[in-house]
Amino acid sequence: MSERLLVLVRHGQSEWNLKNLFTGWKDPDLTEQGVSEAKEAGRKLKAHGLTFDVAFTSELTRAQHTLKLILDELGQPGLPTSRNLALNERDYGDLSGLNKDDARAKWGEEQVHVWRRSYDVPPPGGESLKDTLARALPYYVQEILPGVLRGQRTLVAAHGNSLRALIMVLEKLTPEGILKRELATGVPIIYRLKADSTVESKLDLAG
Ligand SMILES: O=C(O)[C@@H](CO)OP(=O)(O)O
Repeated sequence: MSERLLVLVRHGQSEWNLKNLFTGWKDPDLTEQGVSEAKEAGRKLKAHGLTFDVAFTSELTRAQHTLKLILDELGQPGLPTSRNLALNERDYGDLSGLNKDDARAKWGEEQVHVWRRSYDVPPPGGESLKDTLARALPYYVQEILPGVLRGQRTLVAAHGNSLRALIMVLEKLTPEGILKRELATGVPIIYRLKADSTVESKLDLAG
């Protein structure tokens, strides 16, 4: 029986994560720490005996770089990989490039938290998590999931909010449930799915 393996990993720390800037569709690369986190993610996957048949990532450098470093650690540098903007970070609109603390000072802690973590409140000119889900989910259902269900061991390297959108579906979280869900940089989450595409088991490789 095939194992229906799906691993999700948020990219390692980016230059703009370090500077505390809203990033969205802007395209900074990883910091040195981010490079280390990505390599460590690869080592952890290797230590769990995992290799992959296929990988997916976004159109953004930080996710692609993370994937490359993981695949190098796994000894799978040539793995077939699809890149698609459906997996890009949520578009932060007018907040992109702003400092998160400056934004809190200007609009208040609560409003900024709502923009960052709520399900359906978009930041000015940007995408809500619901909007992000509306483009990430069809891609997952049409391009990623069928392979997983056929037994293709699948690695997805993407972003905090595009992955939160997929996790909301996988883990059947409510809009209240997703509000509290944070994703650490460079920490793989290993899902094994049932034949009906629901989650059989989940293992978070934190620590
Ligand atoms: O700035 C961003 O694009 C994201 C991820 O780094 O930030 P947040 O955690 O605030 O959604």
